[in-house]
Amino acid sequence: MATVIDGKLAAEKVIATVTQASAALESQKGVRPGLAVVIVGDDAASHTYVAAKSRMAKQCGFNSIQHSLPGDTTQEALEALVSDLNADPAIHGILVQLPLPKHLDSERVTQLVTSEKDVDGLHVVNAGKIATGDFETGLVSCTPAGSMLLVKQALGDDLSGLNAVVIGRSNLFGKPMALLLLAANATVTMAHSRSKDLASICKNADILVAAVGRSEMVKADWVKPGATIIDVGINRIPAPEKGEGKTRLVGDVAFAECEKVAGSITPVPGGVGPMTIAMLMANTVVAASRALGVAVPKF
Ligand SMILES: NC(=O)C1=CN([C@@H]2O[C@H](COP(=O)(O)OP(=O)(O)OC[C@H]3O[C@@H](n4cnc5c(N)ncnc54)[C@H](OP(=O)(O)O)[C@@H]3O)[C@@H](O)[C@H]2O)C=CC1
Ligand SMILES: Nc1nc(=O)c2c([nH]1)NC[C@@H]1CN(c3ccc(C(=O)N[C@@H](CCC(=O)O)C(=O)O)cc3)C=[N+]21
Repeated sequence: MATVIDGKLAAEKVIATVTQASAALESQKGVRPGLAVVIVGDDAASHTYVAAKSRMAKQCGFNSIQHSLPGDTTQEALEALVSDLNADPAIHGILVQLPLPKHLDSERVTQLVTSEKDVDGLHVVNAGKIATGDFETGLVSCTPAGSMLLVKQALGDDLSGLNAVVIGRSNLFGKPMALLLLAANATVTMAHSRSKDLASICKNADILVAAVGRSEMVKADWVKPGATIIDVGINRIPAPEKGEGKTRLVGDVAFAECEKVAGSITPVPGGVGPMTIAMLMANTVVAASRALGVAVPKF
């Protein structure tokens, strides 16, 4: 039976460091880290995540500001808000919740966020820094950064000799995750919707990371015995057993069967999700520390 990796506990440790660093900033500089979260439209799941982020930011002692814009917001209005936040010295981190409504150009908005405040790590400058091996001066996308902490907790800092497979190649997760694994000396394969025979690609993985968005796609017979599995997927599916119209969260990995084969595995919920929020706080306190010229905490 696999060890279940406790993402909530790992996230609490990150949050403890963030809270300390935030308090130190306030006592040394009289400034609280400022995080602005922008959400457009009324997608229920997005509002749940954003509320959780704002709650955690307050718990860390941040100045937490949420901008909720209506679903028919124009590109110009959204860009004007981001430009204001870029220029606001009280704001150290800006996150524009994705996906945006279809009529908006999310790439333009993402690239408008100044790279120093890009706590999502999506600006080309930050994406380029991790691609070229600079892990010191930029900001790393929260979910890969958090997933990497969980991998290192299970396997140590050096992944030499280990095969890693990442399913999914998004800019938000798959690509940066593959680069972080590569930097830790793993031999990395990136799989995606055009990959052939995913099962046999995965069977070779000492570290298997799934970020697809398909409920319980990874089956036990895809898993190498003893592998470390990181399940990034967040899928809400009907749960009639909980009552009419109820839902539950599942990952991209069939947990119950894979748990019997893997060496360690993250659950959903309680795995990568809490780490994402914790690393958003970490990135914000890092950005604030840089902006104010104080020592930057390590995570
Ligand atoms: N826990 C957390 O904190 C977070 C969770 N997530 C979750 O992770 C999942 C992925 O998110 P994200 O990366 O943003 O999603 P995207 O939709 O941007 O990317 C999905 C990736 O999966 C690939 N894919 C789709 N279908 C298949 C298939 N049948 N076989 C193999 N690969 C496939 C796609 O391939 P192709 O490129 O060829 O289309 C694509 O690269 C979602 O469930 C999301 O909710 C995301 C961010 C944070
Ligand atoms: N610009 C941007 N950055 C993101 O990082 C981003 C985004 N947009 N859009 C959506 C995805 C998804 N995401 C999650 C964050 C936390 C949980 C999380 O805390 N999950 C809990 C459960 C939450 C619940 O019960 O619904 C858990 O897994 O334990 C999940 C998913 C961030 N994303």
